Amino acid sequence: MKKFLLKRLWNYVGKYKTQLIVVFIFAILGNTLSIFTPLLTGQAIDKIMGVDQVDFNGLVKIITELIIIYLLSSLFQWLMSVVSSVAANNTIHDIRKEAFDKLNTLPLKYFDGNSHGDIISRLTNDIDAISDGLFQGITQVMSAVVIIAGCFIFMLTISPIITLAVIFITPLCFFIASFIAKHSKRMFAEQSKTVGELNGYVEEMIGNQRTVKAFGYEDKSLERFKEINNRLYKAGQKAQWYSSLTNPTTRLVNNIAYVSVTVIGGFMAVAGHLSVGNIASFLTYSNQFAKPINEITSITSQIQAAFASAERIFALLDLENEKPVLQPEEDLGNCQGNVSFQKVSFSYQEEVPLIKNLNLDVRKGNMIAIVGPTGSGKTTLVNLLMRFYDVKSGEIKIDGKDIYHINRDKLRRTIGMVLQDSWLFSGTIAENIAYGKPEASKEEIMEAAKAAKAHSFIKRLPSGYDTILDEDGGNLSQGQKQLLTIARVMIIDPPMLILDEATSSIDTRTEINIQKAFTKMMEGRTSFVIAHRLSTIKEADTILVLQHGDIVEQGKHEELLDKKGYYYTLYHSQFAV
Ligand SMILES: Nc1ncnc2c1ncn2[C@@H]1O[C@H](COP(=O)(O)OP(=O)(O)OP(=O)(O)O)[C@@H](O)[C@H]1O
Repeated sequence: MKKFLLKRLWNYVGKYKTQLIVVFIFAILGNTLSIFTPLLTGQAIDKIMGVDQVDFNGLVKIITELIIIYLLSSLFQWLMSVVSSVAANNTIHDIRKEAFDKLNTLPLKYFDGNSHGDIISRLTNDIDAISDGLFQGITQVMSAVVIIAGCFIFMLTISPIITLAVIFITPLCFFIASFIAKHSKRMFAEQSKTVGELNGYVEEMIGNQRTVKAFGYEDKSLERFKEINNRLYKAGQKAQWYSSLTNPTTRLVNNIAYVSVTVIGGFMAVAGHLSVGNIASFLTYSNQFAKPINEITSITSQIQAAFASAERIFALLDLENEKPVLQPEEDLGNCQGNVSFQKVSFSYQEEVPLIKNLNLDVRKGNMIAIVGPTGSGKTTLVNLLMRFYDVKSGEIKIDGKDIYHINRDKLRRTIGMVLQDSWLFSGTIAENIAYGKPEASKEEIMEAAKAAKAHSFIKRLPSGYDTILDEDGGNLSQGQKQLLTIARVMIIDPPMLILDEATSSIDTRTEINIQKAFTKMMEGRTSFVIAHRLSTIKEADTILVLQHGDIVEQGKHEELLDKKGYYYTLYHSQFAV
C-alpha cells in the first residue's frame, strides 16, 4: 500500500527532478563538509600530546579549517532546505490544483452525500500534512543518504572492526521504526478522518448559526462537538503514543552502539592499534551515522500523517467523474425549448425507487407548475433535467435531442435557474449579476437588473452596483437576494427556466416585485416552476402533480379541480386559503 502511495506521490514530485537534483547536490556539499569535522577534531586532539607538548601552529590551522567548514556547511544546508521547500511547494501546488479541478468534474451526488467540511479538510489540512511530510522527507532522506555513506567510508578508514560492530547494531533501528510505523499509520488515518468530520460539523454549525440560536441548540451543539473532539483527541493521542515510541527506542539502540565503540576502541587503543584522537573521531562518526536514522524516525509521525492524508487525497482524485457526453455530440443550436421525458426512471439509492417510468411532453414557451407534497420528487425532476443526476433508464430530450448527447455546460447554459436559497458570493453586486457572463457591459448588467426589478433597490445602496456583498449576500434581505439571482439569469437570456418559488415570507412589496420579475422572465420561455403560489398554478399551462416520484395527475387548474382527485385534496390543503 505504502509502495503504491510512494509511487503515486513520485508522479507529482518527480516533475521537479531538477530541483531535487539541486537539493541533492547541496546535501552532498553541506553534509560531506561536516563529515570531515570529526576527523579534524581527532587530529586536533592528537596535536595535544601532553603538558608542554602542544603543537600550537598545527592546532590553529585545524581550528581555522574547522570554522570555514562549519560556515560553508551551514550555508549549504540552508540552501538545501530552501530549494527543497520550493520543490515541496510546487508539488503541493499541483496536487491542490488537481484536487480542485477534480471537484469541478465530480457529480453532484458526491457533494450531496459528503460533509462539506470533510471535503474542505481534504483540500486544506490533508494537503498541508502532505506538504510537511514531503518537505521533511526530501531534506532528511537526502541528507541521510550522504551522511550514512560518508560516515561509513570514514569509519572504515579508521577501523574496519569497529565499523562492523556499528553497522550490525544500527540497522536494528530500521526494524523497530518500521514495526511501529505499521501500527501508527492506522491511527493517523483515523485522525485525518476525524479532522474531516470535525470540520464538517463546525462548518455546519457556522453556516446554520441562525437556526442554532433560534432553537437554543448551543449546548447540544457543544456536546456533539465535544464528542467528536474527544474522539479526535484519542485518535491523535494513540497515533502520537505509537510514533513517539520510535525515537527513544532507536536512541537506545544507538547508545548501545556508542558504548560498544567505546569499549572496543578502548581495548584497541591500549593494544596500540588506535590513537585517542582516532577513538574521539570514531565516536563522533558512529553518532553521526546514527543521527539521520534517528531524525527520520523522529519525523515518522509527520510522514505517517502525510501518507494517511495522501490516501484521502488520492481517494478523492480516484472518484468517478460526471459521465462524458455521449457521441455523436449534438448541438442545441437555436434552442426552442421543447422538452420531453420518455420512460424515465431514477432513484438516489438503488434500494429506494423514486421516479418510475415517467413520461412528459412540454411544448416551447409553456409554463409548467410542479406541485406535490414534500419529498414527492419536484427537485429531483429539476436535477434530472439539469443533469445534476443521471437517469437510471429512459431519455430526456430537448428539441428532440437526447440531453446525454449534449455538452453538459451548453445544456446548463440553456436553462436559467433561480432557487430559493439564492447563492451569492463575496464580490460586487455587478459581479454577482454578471456571474454567468463575466464579459457583460455595465449597460447589460443594468438592463438585467431593471428587468429583474432589482435596479431600484441597488440604486439606493450607497455604492450602487459597486456595493460589495458579504459572502452569501449576508447584508441583503432574502427578497433582494432573490431579485439579484433573477437578474443573473436575465443577463444570460436562456430559452428555458427553472424557478423555485420562495416559501419563506418576503415583504409584500418585494414579493410583488419578484412575482413581476418572474412573470416577465417567463415570457416566451419554457418554464418549470416549483410552485408555492396560487397565482402561479392558476396561470400554468400545465400543472404536474407529483406523489412519491410519479406524475399522478396532469392538466390545467380548473380541469384538475373538476376531477376531484389528488390535486383537489392537495389544493385545498396547500393553496386555497
Ligand atoms: N441527494 C439525495 N440522496 C438521497 N435521497 C435524496 C436526495 N435528494 C432527495 N432525496 C430523496 O428523494 C425524494 C424526493 O426528493 P425531492 O427533493 O425531489 O422532493 P421535493 O418534492 O423537491 O421536496 P420539497 O418540496 O421538500 O423540496 C425524497 O424522499 C428525498 O428524501
